[in-house]
Amino acid sequence: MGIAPPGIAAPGIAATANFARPRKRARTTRVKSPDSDTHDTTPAPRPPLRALLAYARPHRRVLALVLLLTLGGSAAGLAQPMVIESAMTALMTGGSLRNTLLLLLGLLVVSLGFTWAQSWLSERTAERVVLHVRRGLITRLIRLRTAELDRVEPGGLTTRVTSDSTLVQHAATNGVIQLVDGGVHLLATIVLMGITSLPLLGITSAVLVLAGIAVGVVMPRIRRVTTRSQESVGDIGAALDRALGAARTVKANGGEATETARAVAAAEDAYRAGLVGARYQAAIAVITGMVVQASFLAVIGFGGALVATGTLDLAALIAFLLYLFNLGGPILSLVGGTTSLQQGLGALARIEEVDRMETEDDVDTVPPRPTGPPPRVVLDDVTFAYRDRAPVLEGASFTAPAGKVTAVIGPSGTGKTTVFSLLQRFYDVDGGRILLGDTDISELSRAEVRRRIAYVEQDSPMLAGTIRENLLYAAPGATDEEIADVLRQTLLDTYVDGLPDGLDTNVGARGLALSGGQRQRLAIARALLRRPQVLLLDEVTAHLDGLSETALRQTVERAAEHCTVLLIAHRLSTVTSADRLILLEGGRVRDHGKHEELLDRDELYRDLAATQLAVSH
Ligand SMILES: Nc1ncnc2c1ncn2[C@@H]1O[C@H](COP(=O)(O)OP(=O)(O)OP(=O)(O)O)[C@@H](O)[C@H]1O
Repeated sequence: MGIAPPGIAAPGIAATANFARPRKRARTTRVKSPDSDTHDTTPAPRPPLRALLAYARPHRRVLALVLLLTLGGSAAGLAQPMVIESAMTALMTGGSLRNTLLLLLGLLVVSLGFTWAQSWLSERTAERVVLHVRRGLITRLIRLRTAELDRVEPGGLTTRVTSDSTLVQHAATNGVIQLVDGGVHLLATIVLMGITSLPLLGITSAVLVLAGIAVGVVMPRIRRVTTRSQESVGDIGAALDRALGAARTVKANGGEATETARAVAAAEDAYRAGLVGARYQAAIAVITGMVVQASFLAVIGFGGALVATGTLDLAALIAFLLYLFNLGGPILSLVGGTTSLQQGLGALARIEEVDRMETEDDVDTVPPRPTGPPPRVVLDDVTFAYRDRAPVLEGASFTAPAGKVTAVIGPSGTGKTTVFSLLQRFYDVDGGRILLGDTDISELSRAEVRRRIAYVEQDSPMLAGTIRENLLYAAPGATDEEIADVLRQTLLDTYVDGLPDGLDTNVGARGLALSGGQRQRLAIARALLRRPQVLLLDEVTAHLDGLSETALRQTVERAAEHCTVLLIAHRLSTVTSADRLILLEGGRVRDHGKHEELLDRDELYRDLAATQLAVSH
């Protein structure tokens, strides 16, 4: 989907985002999905200028009006030397100046009125364009596939929404208008100069052509520098995101200097790119200034000689000089427009990168609450590798029986969390299949899969808002009784009742800080409130004390009456009571059975039980 331009909407996103309703079919290309064996439809890269103009296209009527107003303002400005020429002639021949002065005043008022209207309209359109771009980017970024998120820094993505979109905004509106206005104004001025005196125009044109060549050489460099600068700004964001996100670890490890150096290095890179850009801008300013000055001197010298020989009258020379001074405006417009266009194209290339990233386009439906008995979960000969990595799973097969508790265990790094990620369809399997009951989950939309299978990750972050909002996040229709029930199940009821604001206590960024165990239990309560058919618990007992763990085990056992539970645990106490243990090793299922059976027959399990699993036994 194109972020802003119409017609490039990915299915599923445009429907919810309420923007970029496709008018035309986008050019698309079939791209191999990096994390699946399916194919996705993503937009083919477009020529940059066309892509940029696509952002302006929905506003073409207003932009056309802005252009007319700009040209009107320019025409009023252009008429002034002519009026002054006739005033000079009138003065020299003893005529009245009254009408001429009134005309000049009228032209001034018209020109100011046009300037106001075009400025307001173009700024308003620019704001609309940037909102459009940002809305599209946000919609897309939040739906990026996990595999895409794995390979990019979040900071680099956010600058696309913040600063890159602003550059595109300027380029697509003001930049385009400045260019057209500058071009037309320049042409009109040249024509009028030609009418006033062809020989003087000849001299001026030579200087103009030289300046044009110089500017043409500098412009593409500005674009490259802008791209580099924006990338560095993205790196600053990424470095800060990482440092602030792991602030405690940074502080505890005395990492302030390292993190500062990293972010400052990116800031310095942006500075260096900015300096190069400033040098180019200064060069352009000098070239522009030189054009006017050099032409002025040439015209004064040559024009003076023509007046002296009587070939040109003085009023025409003065009018020509006024045109010459007027030339600065359109040249600056052209230069400003081109600079803005080059910067916009640089930023656009970064925005379009997001366009080419794959999104999950099947998450915007709200599937009904699953009904029926809990299903079994089957991994059938599953193979999976992360992008550019060796396979993590190679022919893994197991069955988690319906309505039972199954623990997935194995040495660190064997792919336990990966199995859960595949069950959530964060990634799709490369080979084999995963069944929910008898249904292959690749046949279900991701929304449906995630509706049926709830997932509590290792370190569940609290989302912004109150305890109630956190609980209702995925089950907005749940009743107060249902909330009270899940709080009881997760042993949070007494704690929440004891808070002055109870369920309405803020636990977001500036709210009450919950302990790791409380966060974990709240996350489980949130998952249970959805009444899922399958519950995935990844190391949820890691933060719990013995007492809470025992109670949570009961919670899990009770949950298993309504759903199939799969858990990853490093504590023996958590896994011994599981109905089935799946022992992963080397990308395959090495063994499965009950705790006693595995203890009896499997050496690796005995080792694990004696070392890793026994830690808290
Ligand atoms: N997003 C990712 N991109 C690339 N490689 C990954 C990614 N996530 C995990 N891996 C790699 O896949 C392998 C399995 O990781 P996984 O987290 O599934 O193991 P695990 O058994 O859950 O480990 P642990 O018990 O330590 O939590 C590891 O080698 C890990 O480095």
